[in-house]
Amino acid sequence: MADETKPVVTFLGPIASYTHQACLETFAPEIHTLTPCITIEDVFSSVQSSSAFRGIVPFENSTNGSVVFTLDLFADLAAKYPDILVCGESYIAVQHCLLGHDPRTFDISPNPKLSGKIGLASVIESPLSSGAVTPTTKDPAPRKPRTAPIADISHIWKIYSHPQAWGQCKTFLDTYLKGVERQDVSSTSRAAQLVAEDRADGGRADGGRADGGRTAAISSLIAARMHGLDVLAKGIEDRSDNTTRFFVLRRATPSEATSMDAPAQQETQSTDEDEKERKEEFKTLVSFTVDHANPGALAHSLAVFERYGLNLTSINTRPSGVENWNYSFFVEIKGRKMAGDEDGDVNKALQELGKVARGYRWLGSWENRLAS
Ligand SMILES: O=C(O)C(=O)C[C@]1(C(=O)O)C=C[C@@H](O)C=C1
Repeated sequence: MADETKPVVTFLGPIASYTHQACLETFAPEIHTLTPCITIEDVFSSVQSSSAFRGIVPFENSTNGSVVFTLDLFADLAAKYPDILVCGESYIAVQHCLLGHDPRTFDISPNPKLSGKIGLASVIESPLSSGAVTPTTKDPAPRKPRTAPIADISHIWKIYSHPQAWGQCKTFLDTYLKGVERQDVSSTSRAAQLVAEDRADGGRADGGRADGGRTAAISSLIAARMHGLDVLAKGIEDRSDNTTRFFVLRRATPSEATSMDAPAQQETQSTDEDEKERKEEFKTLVSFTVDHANPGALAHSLAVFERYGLNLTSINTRPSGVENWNYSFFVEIKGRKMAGDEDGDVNKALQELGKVARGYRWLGSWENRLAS
């Protein structure tokens, strides 16, 4: 039973997802009720409805870029999440594994697409000697995977994972599992859960069903332990520094919801020196749209941030949803929005942005976890 006295924090689950790890890094489980959600949208919805005090969602990965589902929820075309603000961030080093059933433990027949090409003997060899990364005219300098499978994977017919993971493990997948069907699921831990349900022995005492045990998941080591899965390969991401950034969401206070100029955190008047320091220590997310018929509209909007010495740390675009080939822009800057209409460079820049952009929305200010 959940302890109703503890604030609820929702995250993209099921448990053992990377988002769960980010949640544990940020919120002590002793004093919070950590609640898994099935989708990123469920996390937004729980914070918007105040059924959760905070929510955690993935925002971007260092190898594969933005999590478009999250950006689209911030773009909020259906006006379902008008009060969602970012109030924190968390960085998690992501080491992906290929999880499944080791065919030595169950007798699983090979996938004809893979068998003969990469049975146990050859997978443990260098991919160079197996011909998997042989240069061709089309690809004269193919990338080598950072790791090789540690078990036979030739019985795999289908791989489950979150769409973000495919792009993070491209070289391994292209080398060892080319042509194997991939199925997107809501998170990496959901992928592990599905593979755990696909028992090679089908749960039967007589040896099981013919097609069981042929699926695999790209997921974490923690998920392997939780679901009793075999680790068929470890560290399959393309880059050793693979990192995902997560956002902590909160609901705007009533005054913030009615006024674009309300504070992210209470602040008093400050000196120029204080302001500079805050710029390094905080970040702010803003979305805006521009008049696409107006040449230089985007340049004019971005120039506002330059005028106030606000360094851009990321920029993203998504379709505006209003008209084809029109975009919403998401800009992250160093600095924070402060109390009062006039106070601080972020406030001033936002007021000017309001004059040059077609529309804008402040999406929160939070502590920069990369500040030294
Ligand atoms: O949290 C998880 O396990 C997820 O599946 C989400 C997610 C993401 O969307 O970026 C999180 C971390 C990894 O980058 C891959 C997937």
